[in-house]
Amino acid sequence: MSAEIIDGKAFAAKVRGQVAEHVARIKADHGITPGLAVVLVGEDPASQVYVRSKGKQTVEVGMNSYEHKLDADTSESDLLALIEKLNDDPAVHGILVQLPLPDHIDEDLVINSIDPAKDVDGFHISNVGLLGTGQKSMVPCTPLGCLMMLRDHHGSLSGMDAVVIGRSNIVGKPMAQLLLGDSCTVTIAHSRTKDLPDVVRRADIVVAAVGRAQMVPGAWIKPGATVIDVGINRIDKPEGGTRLVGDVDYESCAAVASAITPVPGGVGPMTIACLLANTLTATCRAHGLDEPQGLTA
Ligand SMILES: NC(=O)C1=CN([C@@H]2O[C@H](COP(=O)(O)OP(=O)(O)OC[C@H]3O[C@@H](n4cnc5c(N)ncnc54)[C@H](OP(=O)(O)O)[C@@H]3O)[C@@H](O)[C@H]2O)C=CC1
Ligand SMILES: Nc1nc(=O)c2c([nH]1)NC[C@@H]1CN(c3ccc(C(=O)N[C@@H](CCC(=O)O)C(=O)O)cc3)C=[N+]21
Repeated sequence: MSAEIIDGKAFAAKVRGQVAEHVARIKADHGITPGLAVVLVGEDPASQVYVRSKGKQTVEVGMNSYEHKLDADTSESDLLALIEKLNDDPAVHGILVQLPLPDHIDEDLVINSIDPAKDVDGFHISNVGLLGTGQKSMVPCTPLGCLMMLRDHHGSLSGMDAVVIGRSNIVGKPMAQLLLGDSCTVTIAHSRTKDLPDVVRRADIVVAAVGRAQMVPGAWIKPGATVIDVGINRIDKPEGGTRLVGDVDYESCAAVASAITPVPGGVGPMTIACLLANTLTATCRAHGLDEPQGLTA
């Protein structure tokens, strides 16, 4: 079998089109322009690329983008003061603080200082709690993008066996919550999991969010399963230079899976599209307007 490739790049373009349409409508009808503030502390090159591409796409869908670049040695209190200012700014509907933060800054403290209504990453404890109890919340962008692709591919996910590899607060845990919400039987695997190959082999849906290049071989995949590869890993090419690969070994997994997301061009573009969708959702909620359909969990 050769797997169908789930085209995250094309799917993301479609989502951005829907967002742009809705943004144009609320601008015309209500004179409201959604605004997204992105805060970057330090000069990590990968983060800079990512923040730049978010800013560009934000403007392309008709929203205002506010970028705040702070020095790596910015104090925690200065960062908290900026967030307070953004919380109070009515032109800002979404706030994203790029992670990871430098070691001298308490990440939890910073995330939990964001107004939960503007927390478009869905990382604030109150959004985490709302998601965990099945209430309306802001849903983390990467897991939301994965869920959209899975729903689009399968229709209903009810009763399917899903394995999420990785238990981070930003990907693994919220991904598991969303799959549970769609009535999958969910297993969360991590670095202490006994016999990972055996656990993965039971899954109809495998979501790999580990951060280890090409860790999951096709031999672990149940024939016909759907593989969602969240990993973004840069590896050296034999001929020199580098390339991006995921957490699964694409060639061997694609040979046994029925569907698979590529890296690049899979989960990554969907993450940014969902960030824009969340910013639109936050704007609509802030102004009591109808929320976009199909762009939330
Ligand atoms: N495409 C996108 O939009 C995004 C991609 N990413 C990418 O996704 C990947 C994961 O990110 P993130 O969740 O932040 O990473 P973290 O490092 O926070 O978490 C990694 C998880 O993988 C688990 N793990 C590590 N080694 C193994 C192993 N050998 N077997 C099983 N589980 C293991 C860890 O287990 P334990 O808890 O026991 O340590 C941990 O739970 C990275 O490649 C990252 O770049 C992240 C965010 C967005
Ligand atoms: N507060 C916060 N929220 C995040 O959502 C967040 C974060 N911090 N820190 C870093 C991770 C990582 N992340 C990615 C998003 C898109 C791509 C993406 O679009 N990737 C392209 C390739 C890009 C390239 O070529 O480098 C692709 O997969 O096709 C990658 C990685 C979001 N993260």
